[in-house]
Order: sequence, then structure tokens, then C-alpha cells
Amino acid sequence: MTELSGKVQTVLGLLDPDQLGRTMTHEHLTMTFECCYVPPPPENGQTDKNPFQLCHGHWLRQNPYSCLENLFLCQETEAVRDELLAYRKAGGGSVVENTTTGIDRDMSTLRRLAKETGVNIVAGAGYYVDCTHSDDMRKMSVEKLTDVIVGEVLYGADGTDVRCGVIGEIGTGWPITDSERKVLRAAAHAQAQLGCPVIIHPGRNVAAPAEVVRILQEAGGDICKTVMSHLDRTIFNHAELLDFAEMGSYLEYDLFGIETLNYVFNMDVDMPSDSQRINTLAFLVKEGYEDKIVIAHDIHTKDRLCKYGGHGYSHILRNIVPKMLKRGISQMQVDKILIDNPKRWLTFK
Ligand SMILES: CC(=O)NCCS(=O)(=O)O
Repeated sequence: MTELSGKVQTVLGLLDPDQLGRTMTHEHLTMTFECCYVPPPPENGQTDKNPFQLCHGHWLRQNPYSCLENLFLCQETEAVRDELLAYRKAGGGSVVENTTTGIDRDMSTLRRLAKETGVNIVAGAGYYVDCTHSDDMRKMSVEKLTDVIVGEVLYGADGTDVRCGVIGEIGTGWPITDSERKVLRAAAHAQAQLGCPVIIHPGRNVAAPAEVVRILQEAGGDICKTVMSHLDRTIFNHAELLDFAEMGSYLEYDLFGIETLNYVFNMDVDMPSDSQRINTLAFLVKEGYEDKIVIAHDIHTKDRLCKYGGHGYSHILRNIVPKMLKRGISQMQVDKILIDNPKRWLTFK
């Protein structure tokens, strides 16, 4: 037992879990995604020059990673602040901010956003995918990495006294690299010490989520307190999805609002539409997993903000929930997905 037991840790301090309200479990409020820039496809004519005009809106939404300027969400703090205020008005209470080391976590900005908007913000500890790992960090042992992660939760991250309340998103690719394996083991060790929530970014392969769970389990991680993100672009077949669900993690559908034709990070993947995501949620509910589902938008590029004609942080509350109800998910089940499941996950043991 620590002083964290039974509490949620936000960037403004400890919170009674009942205060969380509706919670998006996977968002970014300030980050850079430069590491994932993809040069514009030569065949479609559009360049990435001056893309933030209405006439280029469709191109930008179809090629979000091919415009460098689009990858700097960190330049939009004022717009994000306004959108968080709108999120509160729409009935939102809390947001888990998944930016970890490697994609420019900014603890002071998170604290400011929480103070100015009244939205509870839970920040993430640990490291993003291999290509963002520094030389220094690659030399660290699992024990040293564990100490760093534990320190970010207990004392504060990036030289500030602002504390993280969740480990992740811990980034992994496919195949999982040696450095990513070390970070996964460190995350599991830190979780075993702290009794805290963990959230994983799996590689873009159907086998990736289960492989991550096996690594965490072997290192003493608590799978029941772990969220597997991005299942929308990772596991498609219903039988394979049920096999993975059996392993016991939370199942996160967190790309609501993304409806691209070509998923440039894995062209074999057909990115689902929001309607297809809702049908998958209805399927999981029917199969008895209503206590394991969490959802979000994972906003990580500028084009998804309302300022640029995007859906913003309130899309799920405004548009997705009404359609979930129409597709046979009850209000009680919606409340589990938006309130009870995030609360259980985020509460320290
Ligand atoms: C910030 C981040 O990692 N987002 C995930 C994008 S992905 O296309 O689902 O991998």
C-alpha cells in the first residue's frame, strides 16, 4: 500500500476515482510526430505546401503523415485548450494523455491545460517506439529503465514535479526490437512495484498484441491493469479478437474519427470506418466483454482538431455514443465503457 492506493494520479495531484467522469483513455494534447513522417505519395499530385486550406482538407485527411507541419500538435495549445473546454461542455470529465519520451511530452503544458480547462489530465510515463529511443537510453539496463519510470510516477517527469498517473503509451513495433523488449520488461517491473495502470501501443501485426502481453506477463506485469491500444488497425478477424480478449487486458478502440482509405503505415490494413468500429464494440459487448472495452480518438495530428475542420475531442460524446445506442449497446454499457472501465483501470492498487 502507498499513498497512491485507491486513487487516480492526475497532473494536478491525486484524485478520488469517482471524480473522473467520462474518460477518453487515449489522447494527445501536445506532442510531435515527426518520427513518423512519410513523404507525399508521388502519384496523387498534391504537395504538402500550404495544406491547411479548405480545398486541401480531403488530401490532408487522407495523407495526414505526409505533411510535416501537420505533425506538430505541440504548436496548437490554444486550440487544444478551447477544444478541452468544449469537451467539458459536451459532458467529458477526463483525458489520459499518452505522450511518452520520444514524442515530446510536455508536463508543464499539461498542467496548465488542466488548470485552465478543469478537465482531469492523466499523463503517461515511459518510452515510445524504438526509432525514438536515444543512444543513452539504449545503454540502460532494465533495472535503470524501471527506476526512471517509477521516478516519473512518484516524483515527476522531465525535470518537473508533475507526476505521471499511467505507464504508457509504451511503444512497440513489429517485430518487437530488443530495446522495446527492455522497456516492456521495465514497464512490467514498475507496474508490479506501483500497482499502476499500463497502456501499450502494439506493432501493426495481428500477432503483436498477444506477444506484448506474453512479455509483460513473464516480467510480472498485471494484464488486468493493462490497456491494449489501437485494436482498430491491428486485429480484424472476430475469432482472433476473441482469442486475444481471453488474455485479459482492456481492449481499446482509440482511432475514432480516422477514416483513411490508405493506411500508410501498413498498406495491407483496411482502416475501419467509425460505423465498423461501433459494430465491433457491439460484437464484443454481445460476447461478454463490456467490462473490458475503453475508447478514444488518439488525436495526434493537427488536421483532427476542430480548428482545421476535424472532429475534435468531443466526437465520441457528440456523435459516436448516439450511434452506439442505435446499434444495441445500452446506456448502462456505454457508461461502463466511458466511466466505469477507465475508472477501474486508472485506480492504483
Ligand atoms: C501517436 C500514435 O502512436 N498513434 C498511433 C497511430 S497508429 O496508426 O494507430 O499506429
